[in-house]
Formats: sequence, structure tokens, C-alpha cells
Amino acid sequence: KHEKIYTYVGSILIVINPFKFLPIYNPKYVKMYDNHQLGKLEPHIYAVADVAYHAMLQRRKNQCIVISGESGSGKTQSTNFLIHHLTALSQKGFASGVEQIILGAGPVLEAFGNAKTAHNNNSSRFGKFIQVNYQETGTVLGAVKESHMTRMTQIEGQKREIANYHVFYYLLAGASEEERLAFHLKQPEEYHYLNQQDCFTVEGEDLRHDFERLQLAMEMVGFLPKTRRQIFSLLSAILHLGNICYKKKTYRDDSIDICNPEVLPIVSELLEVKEEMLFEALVTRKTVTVGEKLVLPYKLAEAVTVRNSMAKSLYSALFDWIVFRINHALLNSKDLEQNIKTLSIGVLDIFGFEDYENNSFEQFCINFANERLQHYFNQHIFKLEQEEYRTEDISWHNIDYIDNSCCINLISKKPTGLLHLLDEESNFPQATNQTLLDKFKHQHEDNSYIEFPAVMEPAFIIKHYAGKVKYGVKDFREKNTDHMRPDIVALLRSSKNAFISGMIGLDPVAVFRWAVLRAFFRAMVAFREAGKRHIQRKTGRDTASGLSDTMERCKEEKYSKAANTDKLYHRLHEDVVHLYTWGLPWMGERNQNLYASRSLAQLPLIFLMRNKNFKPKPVLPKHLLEVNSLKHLTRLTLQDRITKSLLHLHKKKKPPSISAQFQASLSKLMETLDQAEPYFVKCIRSNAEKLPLRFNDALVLRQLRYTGMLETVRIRQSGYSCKYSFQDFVSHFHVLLPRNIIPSKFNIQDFFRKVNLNSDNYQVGKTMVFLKEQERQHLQDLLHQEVLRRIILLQRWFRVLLCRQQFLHLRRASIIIQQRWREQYRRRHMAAVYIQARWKGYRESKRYQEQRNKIILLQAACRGFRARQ
Ligand SMILES: Nc1ncnc2c1ncn2[C@@H]1O[C@H](COP(=O)(O)OP(=O)(O)OP(=O)(O)O)[C@@H](O)[C@H]1O
Repeated sequence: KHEKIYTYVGSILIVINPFKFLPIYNPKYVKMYDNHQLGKLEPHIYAVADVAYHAMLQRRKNQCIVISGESGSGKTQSTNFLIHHLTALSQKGFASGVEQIILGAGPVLEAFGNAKTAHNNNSSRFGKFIQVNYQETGTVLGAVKESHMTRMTQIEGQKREIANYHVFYYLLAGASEEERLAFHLKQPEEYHYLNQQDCFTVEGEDLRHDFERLQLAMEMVGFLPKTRRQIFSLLSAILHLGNICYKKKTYRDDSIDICNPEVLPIVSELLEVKEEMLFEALVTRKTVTVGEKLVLPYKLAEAVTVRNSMAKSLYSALFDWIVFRINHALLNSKDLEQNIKTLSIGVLDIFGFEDYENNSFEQFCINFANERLQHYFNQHIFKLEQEEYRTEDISWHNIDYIDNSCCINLISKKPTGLLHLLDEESNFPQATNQTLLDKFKHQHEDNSYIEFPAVMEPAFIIKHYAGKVKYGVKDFREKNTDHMRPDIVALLRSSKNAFISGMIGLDPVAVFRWAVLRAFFRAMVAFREAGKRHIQRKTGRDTASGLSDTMERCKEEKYSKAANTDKLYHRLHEDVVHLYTWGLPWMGERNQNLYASRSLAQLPLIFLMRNKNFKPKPVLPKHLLEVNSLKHLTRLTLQDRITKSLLHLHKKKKPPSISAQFQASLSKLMETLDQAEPYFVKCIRSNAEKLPLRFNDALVLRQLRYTGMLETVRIRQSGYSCKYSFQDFVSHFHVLLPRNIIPSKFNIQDFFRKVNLNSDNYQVGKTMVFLKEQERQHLQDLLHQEVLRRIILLQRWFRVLLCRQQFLHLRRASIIIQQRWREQYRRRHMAAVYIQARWKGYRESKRYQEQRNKIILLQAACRGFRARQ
């Protein structure tokens, strides 16, 4: 009971959060689950990842894994395991480092997007959809992380049960002394945005270590030290901004003043904006009436809202920027090529269902998102399934499930859905919380999914699939129209810090082009000055004055901080390298081509290389240096839409309300999910106290009930979890079927009879075959056996072939050897005969010689004897 945290209901994986890392998470499981059928091994999250991966490769279709469950049930952990496995599965021979970036992105997003809550110490305040892209061969190409429905934690922290984003606490605990000074950091209790919540301390927590880990992860996803400093400086600015407090100037009028003006220079320094402009933007509103500009002071409450919305929007823009940059780092050049087919597995992890003591607009949106997700689950598991049975005309007893469409309609259906009524009331200046509540009552009095408290309380109760939740309507309208005022946007855009003004900029492509242009002109100035100095040196004039001239010029332009040659040189170097690699805006999309021709743009680099201090920068992959990649990404992600409207960048159009954006974002998400084959992981919270290995039966049962698990078990028991079209069936099981069989109902039924399939466990419809898992496995086993039999037969034939080949080979070899022997013997024989003959001849000639010599001697002796006589 305590160690089994995974189980299946059909193909749905149920994960029970153990709140303690069990030895079950062993890296060896990555290998163990590779290419196994679901259910063959112990249930595990890796098995789901593996099945999705192989289904994607086999069926050439995108897959998605939808993880759901209430807050603190373990969705994010499960996502991390899944992503880890999905990247590990494909590491065969592909070392682009993209896996590293995918894994590194997790801690960065968690630090900036998660917060401690009463339910969960690491609660996601944004929904994420991570799409891992693969080549058709199965190697990871890249990934896209889409953040959905962010800003679900109020940066100003009005809710006691929800702390602020982790990154603030990490920064304050882990910054070095130098950083503390540079960013004017204080203790968490000294910040208004951090001291209102319940202080959640977690045993064994080490914020310093978390900060180090965050820095490392940021490095992994490609944030350079300079960028990291800019991010931390912005975070500090947001915290200081929250400390600004207001007071009435006089009792008589409404004009206001800032009580602690000493904070202003700090914020203006960190944001690099003019202090006077900051002050004006925080206390007055500029409006334009017919041809006339009006400057009106804010009322006290308005000023606080403006301050908070500025902080919130800055944080949102930062978060979107981080997601965008991570996606840019994750982009692969192949993603940009139209003709390369990529497949993907998406993993959806959104914020879980929430019910606190006081629930507000954020909980309403979060719970609505969960409602939609539950609906998606119902659609796939019950509705579509049962509809298919009916259209295929197979015998079927309907299974009832809790359909939550009515609740979704109540919240979002046009024109009377609660979110639409809220939009109407948000646009109406005279509206109040009461008028909003009255409107809800008036429209939906008879709806059984909404109730209103008996006592006069500005609240309403929604009957969600997961239980009743009471929402207080206070601040609903304000939060729904929480946009940054145009004068604040203008102020931030005027920031001397390119990072901040760029982040608030219109769109990443424009910002990129502007950066290139700026780099170009800076480089021009640098070269002109260098040229001047060179001439001055040659003509013997005072070089120092030349240099100081340069300094003055550069100071005017933006180099006020880089008031020494080294720094100036360094920035110019960066800009020139930037220019070299990024190209110029008017050169069009393929600006790299120009540089290939070794023209003008090489000069700066050659000049720099001559310098001894020149240190080449790490080079980004080429595709990331093209404007194309940014355009591609802007199209892919929602970054553009959300930040733009939040910052109110469409000056003419009225920005869409937060709830409208939220709905648009949800719809886009659902569209994406609809285009893929889904797998479901249901996470269950084992106890409400976040205690390790504690299992609260009632809590678990409640979750199983409302997620529809009991009905799912029934539909899985009596339904058919496996279905094939006739054609698919024949091509999948063709090994078992007669050759050239026609894929028809009769033939398939005939086949089932022949293999003695239990007729209770299958049905053949008009165009499809429905099987229970048991029968599918039986067929699969038959297929396996037949394939094995054929393999063995083939192996036998092959072995025979091999043996015969070897025999023939040996025979041929022995014949050759014999022939060679014979030849050799013949030759030797002939040689021997020849030698013998020669020998004989020699001996004969020797005897003849001896006899001849004897005769000659005899003759000589006779001649001597005769002469003497
Ligand atoms: N498999 C697991 N093993 C050990 N601990 C786990 C596991 N899953 C979750 N936990 C613990 O439970 C906590 C909550 O999990 P997680 O953050 O994944 O929940 P969640 O469902 O994503 O919540 P939210 O919707 O609020 O983001 C984690 O911080 C971790 O401590």
C-alpha cells in the first residue's frame, strides 16, 4: 500500500503522490521499460512515456500525455519524470545538447512560475505544455514550452495561503555581497510583497542552494551572466516597487504623494528610467481628450492598483521573455525547414484544482481550466468511445458518467456565461461587486450548478466536478481588467536598459532588428573614432585628447557607465560580434549570405582579432541568429498575444480582458490536444498534510470518485479498449491471416472463430474491430508465436543454407587441394626422373672417362714399351 504508487485503469495511469522519494525512481528503470507493452511490467510513469514514444514512431502520429489532479497531487513531478524519460529514450547517437536544455528549463520555469501554497510547497502558478519534437527516426530535435494562463499568483500577494514566486526568496537568500549592494537587496520581511503571506518553512529547505541550482540551470539554458544580472536587477526593482506607499497630500483634495520617496531613486536606478518620470507615472494619469492633454492625479486606491499592476506586468513580461528565450534555445534548425516531417509528444501539466478558505478570480480561472480538462477526459474516455460503439452498431449498454458540460457552459458559454457577464461588468464604469453578483443571480437563478450564500455575502458557489467552491467576488472586475496603463508602458520603454525596453517592446522580431541596427551604428562610431585616433597618432597629435573625445561621444550615446576604455572596448566588441553574426535588418531574412561573401562585415572581426585581448565568444547555433527563428517562435507560442495585451500595446484597440485571454489560451490548448492521440495520467493526493507515505482513504476515494475513475473502471471492464479499422487489423495481424485476405467483416469474424477467440470479448462493427485487452493480448501472443515460428523456420533454412555453403566450400577447397597435390606430385616425379636420368648419365660418363683414361694409359705404356724394345 505504501510503496505501490502506480496503477493502471485500462491505459490510464493513476499516480498516488507518496510525498517521499522512493527507491522506485532508479535510473535503471529508463532502460527496463524500453519498448514494452503497457501492463507487461509493473505500472510506471516511464511505461507511459515509452508507449507514447513507440506509438508515435509506429503510427507516425503526434501523441500527448495529459496529467491532471488537484494541487499538490504530483503533476509537476510526474511531468519531470516523463520529460526525463522522453529525452533519455532518444539519446541514441544524437548529442545536440538539446536534452540538456530541456531538462535545465524545468528548474528555471519552476523558480519563476511556482510558489509555495497551503496545498503544495512547489505549486505551479502557470500551466505548461511541453512539446518534445522528434525526427522520424526518433531522435530528439528540439522542444517547445508553451506557458498557458500565467499570472495566477498575484505578485502583490493578497492571499495568505499563497507565498510569492520562489525566485524572490532564492535571490534574497543566495545573492553575493556584491550583488546585494548592486541590487539594493534587503531581507524578505522588509518587502511588502513578501511579508503578507503565511511564512511557509519547509524542513530541509536550503534557499542558498536553490539559488545556486537556479543559476546553474539558467546557465544550462543559455542565459549569460550579464543577462542573469539583468533579470535579478529587475526582480529587485519589482520588490522595491511594491514598497512604495502613498499618502494623501491634504485632507481637502484627493491628490496623493509618495510616503517613502527614498525608494524612488533605487527603483529608477534598477529600471534605468528617469526618477521624475517614474514619480509622475506612479501618481498621475495622462489622458488625451479632443486635442488636449490632461494630467490628473490618481486617487489613493487607484495609485496602489497602478503600482501593483506595473509590478505584475513587469513580472509577467519577464516570465514570458524567459519562456521565449528558452524556446529559442530549444529550437532546432530542422524545425525551421518546412519539408522536414517532425513528430511530437506533448506533456500537459497545468495548475491543479484549488479550494482555499478565500477563493478569488485566480481560483475561478484555475478551476475552470481543470473543468475543461476533465471534460476533455470525459470526451475521450466516455463520450466519443460510446458514440463510436453506437455508430459501429455493436451491442452496448450505455455507461453513465458525470458530464460537466453544464458547469462549463455556466462559466463560459456566450452570451450569458459568468465570464462574459464579468467582462460586461468590467467595462461598465458604474458597476460594483453587488451589480456583478446581481447579474449572476438574475441570469442563472435556476441553474443547479451555481448557488448563492444564504447570508448576504458577496460570493457565489460553483458546483465543480471536484466539489463545491465558494468564490468571493471582491476584486473580480479589477483583476479581470488588470492592464498596465499606457504611460507606465511608455515609461518602461524609455528605459536606458535595453533588456527592459526590449522586453516591453512590441515583438521579438522588431526588438531583434532594432538591436542589430543599434549594434551597427555603435560599431560605425567605434571605427570612426579608431580611425581618427590612428590618424592623430600618425600625425603626432595628442592622442589622449582624441580618446577623451570618443569617450564624450559615447557617453552621450549610452556609455555613461562604461567610462573607461576597457569597458567601452568590450561593449563595442560585443556589438560588432553581434552585428557580424546577426546581420542587418534591411538585408532580409537570409542576411547570412552577405557575410558568406567576405565583404564589409568581416572587417570589424578582423580588426578585433588583431587585438591581443580578443576572446572569441561562444558561438550560438547559426539558425538562432536568423530572424526566421524568432518569427517561427512568435507564431508558435502565445507569448506575443498575452504580453502585448497585458501591457496594453495595441493603443487603438481595447485590450482583451484577462478572462478573455484565459479562454483564448485554453481553447488553443484544447485545439493542440485534439490534434494528438492522448494518454492520461491521473495524480492523486495521498493526504492533505503533505506528509510522507501517509494514505488518507477518504481523501483518495473522493478524488477517485470526482475524476470519474470508478466509471472509467466500468467502461474499461465492459468496453473495448482496443480498436482497429479492418485495414489496420489486417495489416497488423497479416502474419496470422491467409495471404491476400480481403479486409472484410466476414473474413475477420471467420478468423476469430478459427482461433477460438472468446466471443464475449470482441465485436466486429461496420468498419472496425473492437477487442478487449485480454483478447488483444491473446492475438498478440499468437502473432508473437507465429512470428517466432517463422523466425525459427527461417533460421533453420538459413542454417541449412549456411551448412551447405560451408560443405560446398570445403569440398571445393579439398578438390583444389587434391589437384594441387597431384600437380605437385607429378612435378616432383618428373623432377626425380630427370635427376635420376641425369645422375645415370653422369655416372655413365664418369665410368667411360675412367676407362678411357685407363686405355690411354695402357696405350701410352704399350707405346713406351715398344719404343724401348
Ligand atoms: N513521485 C513523487 N515522489 C515523491 N514526492 C512527490 C512525488 N510527486 C510529488 N511529490 C511531492 O509532492 C509535492 C507536490 O507535487 P507537485 O508539485 O508535482 O504537485 P502538482 O500536482 O504539480 O501541484 P500544483 O497543481 O499545485 O502545481 C512535490 O513538491 C513533492 O514534494
